[in-house]
Amino acid sequence: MMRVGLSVEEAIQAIMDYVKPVNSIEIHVKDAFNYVLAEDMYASVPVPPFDRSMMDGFAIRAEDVQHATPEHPVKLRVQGRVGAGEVSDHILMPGEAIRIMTGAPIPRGANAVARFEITDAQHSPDAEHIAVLLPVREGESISVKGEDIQAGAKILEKGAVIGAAEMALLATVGVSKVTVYRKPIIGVLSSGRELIGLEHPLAPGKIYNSNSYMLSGLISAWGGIPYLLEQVDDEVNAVAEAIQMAMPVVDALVTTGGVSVGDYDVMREAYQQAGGQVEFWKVNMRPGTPFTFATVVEKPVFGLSGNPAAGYVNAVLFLQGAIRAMAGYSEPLSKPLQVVLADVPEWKTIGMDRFLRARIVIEEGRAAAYPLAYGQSAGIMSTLSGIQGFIRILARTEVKQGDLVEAYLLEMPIPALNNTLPGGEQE
Ligand SMILES: Nc1nc2c(c(=O)[nH]1)N[C@H]1C(S)=C(S)[C@@H](COP(=O)(O)OP(=O)(O)OC[C@H]3O[C@@H](n4cnc5c(N)ncnc54)[C@H](O)[C@@H]3O)O[C@H]1N2
Ligand code: MOO
Repeated sequence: MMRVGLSVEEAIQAIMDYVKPVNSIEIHVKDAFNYVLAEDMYASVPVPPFDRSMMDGFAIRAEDVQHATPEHPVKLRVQGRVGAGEVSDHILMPGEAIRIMTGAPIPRGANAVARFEITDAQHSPDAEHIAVLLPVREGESISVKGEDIQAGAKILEKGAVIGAAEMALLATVGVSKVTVYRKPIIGVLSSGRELIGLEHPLAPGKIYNSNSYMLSGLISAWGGIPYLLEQVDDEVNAVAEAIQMAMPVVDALVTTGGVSVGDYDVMREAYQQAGGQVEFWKVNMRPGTPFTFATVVEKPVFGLSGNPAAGYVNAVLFLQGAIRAMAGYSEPLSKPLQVVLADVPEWKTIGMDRFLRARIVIEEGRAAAYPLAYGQSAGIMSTLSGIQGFIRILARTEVKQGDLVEAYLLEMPIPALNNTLPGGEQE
């Protein structure tokens, strides 16, 4: 049974209840950026794998130099040299030192490193004797085996997103192949007989299809692989056929347009004709009211408003979390940020939650939102560029300057420059 008129939260819940992670694959760490781990990862080796020097200097016995002073330095006999990647086979005896470089294993018998600066030998690499001018404590300038990561320790959890630090972490314990979730393939189908492709000149009554490209970017940003389908006329059979063709190769489908109440708003019927069912229609939000969620061959189908800005807000609220859940994120939903309303928007309160495009800046140590004073209409797309997110004004709620509101971020708030406060320029 199709539900009609959900709250934003109910809609998110219904979608998140439905979506599941896709299957996993094994890939090389070098290709793993932005993938999500499908298993917990453990260290099979300690890091560092041996006690090593953190300084260039001399491996010594701390007890030998405990009374060293610049006036009464302690003289030690140099027994060779060890660089990073080498191993000294000399066992250090009292009164001895081994020249050692950063990263080299500590020779047996040594328990500290005296860096060159506290010796007289920095510039005499072949000196047979050196003088140590200051005492060192036991363990000084030594990084001990397993100090960073112990063998057997869990280094990353299933559901973790692999970024640069995680790639390094996997590599440092010698992992070359990781099991990650495949990136979900998200089909994009724009509908409407007014749409023309970018390779054609404009014709009367026609517009360029921009939604497909907007979604291509959003899907990539959220960890999916966009699969752009040929746009279709808003005619039930044509749309249903396109959906049936697409479903076997995608993990989910996003359509745009055709979800309102016009004569050509055929999406709901087309989903059903393609063998699917509509789970819900209409969300208590503007823009993007006619958002529709359906399932076809047990895969999620997101019916976004055709109006570019309405579709964008629909995607941020409903598609983002779903793609992340399919991509295996352990926390797919990003919580909205509480921001201070720095400028009161001139909008009548309505019976729906309103999502307004806003510049969001850091000023006086807090995130402040400046809703755009122009270009908030659902059909205006140019103002989607350059904003940091959408703020939410709840239904039937008056807001005033200084109130806290929710912000759905597209990018990090920008630091405000005193002389170029956003929101100042208006049309
Ligand atoms: N009588 C009513 N009419 C409308 C209502 C309503 O409640 N009663 N709701 C309005 C609202 S709100 C919205 S939002 C739109 C949603 O309509 P659809 O989602 O069915 O979208 P379309 O009608 O197909 O297109 C709307 C608009 O967007 C343009 N469009 C569509 N696809 C693309 C694309 N791929 N790239 C760029 N632009 C696109 C399309 O040409 C239209 O101008 O319905 C209102 N009507
Ligand atoms: O709900 Mo329509 O969402 O854009 O104006």
